[in-house]
Amino acid sequence: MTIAKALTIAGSDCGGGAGIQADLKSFQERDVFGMSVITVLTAQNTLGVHGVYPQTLEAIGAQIDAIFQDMGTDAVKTGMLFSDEIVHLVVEKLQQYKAKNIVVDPVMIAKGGAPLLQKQAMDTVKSRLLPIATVITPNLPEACEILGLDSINTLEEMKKAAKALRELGPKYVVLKGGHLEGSNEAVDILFDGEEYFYFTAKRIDTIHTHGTGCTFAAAITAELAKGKSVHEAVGTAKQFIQAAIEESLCIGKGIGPTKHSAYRLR
Ligand SMILES: Nc1ncnc2c1ncn2[C@@H]1O[C@H](COP(=O)(O)OP(=O)(O)OP(=O)(O)O)[C@@H](O)[C@H]1O
Ligand SMILES: Cc1ncc(COP(=O)(O)O)c(N)n1
Repeated sequence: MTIAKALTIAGSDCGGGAGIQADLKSFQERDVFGMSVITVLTAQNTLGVHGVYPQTLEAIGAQIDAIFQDMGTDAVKTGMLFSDEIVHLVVEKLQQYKAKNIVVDPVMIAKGGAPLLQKQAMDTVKSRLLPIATVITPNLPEACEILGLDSINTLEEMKKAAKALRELGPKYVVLKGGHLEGSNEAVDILFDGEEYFYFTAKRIDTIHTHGTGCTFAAAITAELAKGKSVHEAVGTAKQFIQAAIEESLCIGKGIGPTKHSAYRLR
């Protein structure tokens, strides 16, 4: 029996809504064998990030080696990488093992405002990580940070930003519009260097969106692992995250997680 394999290289969210935990749940939901490399442990719940504990470079490198020297993977997602040294290491290892279908979610700030990427790492993300990506999935604040923009406020500005992001080297850009204000739709734009594709869904009025970015990028990764095209993968991931947010969970006292099983159970 064979199964597609996907690897996530990201931070652990002990609260289960984002990071490694969201990724593995999403891989499982999409019938892909999930594997993980933990870069950082976070002490985190729906109220915020209470502690960040980076793993040693030795531990991170050994986890990546263990996976690539034996099992290999059909697609890989990166999430919270936190420090400059970790970004460097991950890029080197992905190049060494000629990893394919690399989905980079350039995680920078948690919903509650906690920094998940140190300022010094930003240049390395731009110059080393984005160029090796098949797909990048920034949200609007992340796109602004990468491009040095004050804000992105309209679909036209999103298109321009997607084009500028693609010039940094990734094959495909998925610019997520979850943060676009004043719209009753959540519109994500896919740019492949030639055409823009819009993935639109009704904006759901909920605060329980912890881990939406991780879940969406993990669903894209799972579909790429199964051999789907980027367009198909983004389409499925959009439906997956929409269902997960529609049935999002009021667990904890703050910003609750989404329901990863919602799409499958429909
Ligand atoms: N309220 C909402 N209703 C419907 N879709 C949403 C909503 N918020 C976000 N989305 C969708 O969820 C996906 C993730 O987008 P978002 O912009 O929230 O990512 P993010 O900010 O990176 O998430 P995270 O906060 O987990 O890092 C996108 O497809 C986006 O359009
Ligand atoms: C380990 C980890 N990775 C990513 C996120 C971003 O998710 P969110 O912005 O929804 O908190 C997070 N909070 N924690």
